[in-house]
Amino acid sequence: MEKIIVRGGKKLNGTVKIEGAKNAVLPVIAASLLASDGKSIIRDVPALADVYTINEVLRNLKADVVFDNQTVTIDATNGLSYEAPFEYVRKMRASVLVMGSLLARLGRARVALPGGCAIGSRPIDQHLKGFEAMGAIVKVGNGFIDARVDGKLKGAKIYLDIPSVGATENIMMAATLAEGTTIIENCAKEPEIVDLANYLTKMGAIVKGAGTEVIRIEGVDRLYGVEHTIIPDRIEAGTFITAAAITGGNVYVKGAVPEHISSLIAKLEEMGVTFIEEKDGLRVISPEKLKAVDIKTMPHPGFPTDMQAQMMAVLLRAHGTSMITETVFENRFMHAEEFRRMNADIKIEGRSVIMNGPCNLQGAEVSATDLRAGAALVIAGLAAEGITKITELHHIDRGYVNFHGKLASLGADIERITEQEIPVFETVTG
Ligand SMILES: CC(=O)N[C@H]1[C@@H](OP(=O)(O)OP(=O)(O)OC[C@H]2O[C@@H](n3ccc(=O)[nH]c3=O)[C@H](O)[C@@H]2O)O[C@H](CO)[C@@H](O)[C@@H]1O
Ligand SMILES: C=C(OP(=O)(O)O)C(=O)O
Repeated sequence: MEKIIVRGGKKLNGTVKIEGAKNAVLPVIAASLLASDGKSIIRDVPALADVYTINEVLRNLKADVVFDNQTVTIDATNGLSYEAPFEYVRKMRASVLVMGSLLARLGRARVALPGGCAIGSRPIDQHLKGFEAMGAIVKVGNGFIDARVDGKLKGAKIYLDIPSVGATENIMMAATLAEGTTIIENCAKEPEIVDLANYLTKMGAIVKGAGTEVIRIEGVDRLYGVEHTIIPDRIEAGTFITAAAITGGNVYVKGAVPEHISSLIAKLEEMGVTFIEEKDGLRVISPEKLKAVDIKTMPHPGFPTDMQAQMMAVLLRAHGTSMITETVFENRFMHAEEFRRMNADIKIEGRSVIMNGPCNLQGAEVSATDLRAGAALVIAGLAAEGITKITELHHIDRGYVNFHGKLASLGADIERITEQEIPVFETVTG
């Protein structure tokens, strides 16, 4: 079994370079299915498990996909098929993002129904509501969502009940080739939405308002393959910022875009961390003593849920009582139980977690329950006494390239090993 082994107590120092954003590249690759003319060339693509999965989804749909040297080249001009099977959707929920493009391009999409996951039930009703408003007939059965439209999708006015990132992206993609105008109200405003809009615009789409609460899309007849460079990963940047903060370190996070992480910067400044904007990134200088703060996760520009677990690790070391309230996902506190195994004074009350710090974190064997939980346990390990062993690394590999290696280059005492599993025998008595 693979494990990350951390020996806590080292201050991080040096420079870390941020990769292209996982949550931007997945919809951009899905949007490449819209190009009926020419190749799409996507640069600064991180070598993540999720990227390999979405590439496999596209290959399964009969697109030609080459991933080499941080560049994905896609030719989706001919012979596309419309079905994404369960084996991909099970590995990665974001596979449902191919639905909008397939519906717009082929008039049909059949995608396995994603199940729940460790952080919540994560329905996709808002995606489907959008497709239906645009004239698609959507049927759910036998574990699949089957959406069809006779002729072209029609532009519509769609109000999202929740500013869902995935629904906004899926509807944006569907609307690019629809007849007429689509208006998405109460849409998501994340930087990844803006990156997708920029990509679609380069492809020939007419998209206005990305980054605000209302996006307006005028349908066009066809879209073209273009070149695009993915924005830096604000969650990877935030993760290294929290790693620097918990160790009292001084780290230059190359590629961090301060406007993409302003809520995180604001909360860490309240805790006593100093930030200096430099040429291509952000320097983080952490004090010896951190102050407790309260945090509530919200859709962008609020505090990102994808940074909640990592911030929880840091708050365990802050002086005083802190509270984190999770409003985006209903069940994203699995890491809290693992932190308890590391001697954290932590209490879960409904959608909030209360921590009394500073906790004397102790190394323990813990398990990554989801992607950010895994990163947070590694971060807690950096500040714990003794050895922390983290298992279930496939979660971490979904979203971080060489996580342990980058931390080691900053001075952390960390390695990734394959440990022989000790067989457990049943004791036969009587
Ligand atoms: C690949 C990707 O970009 N993933 C990100 C994306 O996920 P994802 O796009 O899945 O997240 P959403 O913004 O859609 O989900 C936000 C909330 O809305 C709910 N919901 C969503 C859609 C829907 O049709 N009905 C519904 O009820 C979800 O269950 C969740 O409680 O945004 C999340 C919220 O910032 C991030 O944590 C994920 O890292
Ligand atoms: C929850 C996340 O991703 P996904 O939506 O792909 O599960 C994440 O990136 O933290």
